[in-house]
Amino acid sequence: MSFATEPTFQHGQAPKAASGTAILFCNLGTPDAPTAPALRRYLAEFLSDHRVVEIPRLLWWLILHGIILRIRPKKSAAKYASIWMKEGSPLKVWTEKQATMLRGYLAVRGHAVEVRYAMRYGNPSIASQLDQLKADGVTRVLILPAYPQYSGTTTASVFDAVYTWAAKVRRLPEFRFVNNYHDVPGYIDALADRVRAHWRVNGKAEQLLMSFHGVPERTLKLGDPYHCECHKTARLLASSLGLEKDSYKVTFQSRFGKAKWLEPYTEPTLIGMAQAGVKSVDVVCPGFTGDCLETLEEINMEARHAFLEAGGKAFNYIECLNDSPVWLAALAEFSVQHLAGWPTQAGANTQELAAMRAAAQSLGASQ
Ligand SMILES: C=CC1=C(C)c2cc3[nH]c(cc4nc(cc5[nH]c(cc1n2)c(C)c5CCC(=O)O)C(CCC(=O)O)=C4C)c(C)c3C=C
Ligand SMILES: [Fe+2]
Ligand SMILES: [Fe+2]
Repeated sequence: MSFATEPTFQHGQAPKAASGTAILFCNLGTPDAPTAPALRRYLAEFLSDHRVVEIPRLLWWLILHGIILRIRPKKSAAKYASIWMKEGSPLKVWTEKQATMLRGYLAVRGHAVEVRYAMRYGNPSIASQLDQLKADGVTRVLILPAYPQYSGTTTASVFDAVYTWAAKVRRLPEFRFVNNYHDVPGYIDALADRVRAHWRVNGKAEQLLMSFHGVPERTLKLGDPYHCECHKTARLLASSLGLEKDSYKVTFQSRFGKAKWLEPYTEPTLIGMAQAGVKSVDVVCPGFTGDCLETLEEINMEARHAFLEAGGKAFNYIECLNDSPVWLAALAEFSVQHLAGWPTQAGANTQELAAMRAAAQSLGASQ
């Protein structure tokens, strides 16, 4: 294997992040447009990942290209079209805003750290953002997945993309990787704040349902900690909200394929609750840090419809953390802990720090 000639960081040239330290905030990815061709490209990349679908390659290639990529893109495009924002896909809009706000909250704390976002599938890719950071003179990168709960299917796949990029690079930046933050107090507080804010305006429903993205059940048996981490998040959130065991439920959504996934499933649980006489439910999706197809369409449209059809009277969806100041402040605090020992000061470049502070303040960040 040979390494490409790389642009070198010239002496005397100031790196863009004055400290030379950066955070790459990595999310799953989303199609570029709510159209069948864009969905086909996105799903082909996503579903070809061995971390996501663990069945023998040749068999899966035939199923993926022979069946799934012929049917699913059109159906999924229609779903995306129903939630698309004027700025683009909600997942991308929120991820980009979170990266900008994180940079601002770090600046408010005196840390001149560049923050970029990347997508595991689609654009901007992890490789393209790492290329850009390197070209900008960054020499230390904290890889921060947008997933609070670790799963081989998501978190480890982000790390794979970093390793794949690194395998082709001669002069590597120093890397650190965040595995999870499912039980970090700031994350739990931010979730609790979201739920309480909802209760203040709308009152409290009979039940709180916490719906997490599912994964195949066999991943749990093979040692993936995702299921346990989701339950720990749920337990901590319930305790922070002062909820008794019988007033909340934990479920798993977004089943893909025919295999058994983590149970109980979200939609059948909601139907069962309505049939058992539960009239009102609050639904929160703690594993998604930003609203996306799986929350806005699958939960707030499909699951809502199923609950009301089955006899429920009030379905209240609680939005994801998105641009919650409590959340971004907590993420900044948590990131600072992971950056410990790395230079994060702008040094002589106080002008940049002042500009970052001003940007943060215009976004509503406080000291
Ligand atoms: C939050 C963590 C997520 C885990 C764990 C996860 C596992 C997982 N997902 C699929 C299949 C699909 N997921 C899709 C969308 C999607 N998934 C997550 C998050 C997790 N997935 C998010 C945030 C999104 C939304 C993306 C967006 O653009 O808004 C989709 C695509 C949509 C569709 O066509 O239905 C698929 C497919 C598997 C197989 C899996 C674990 C094995
Ligand atoms: Fe998914
Ligand atoms: Fe879905």
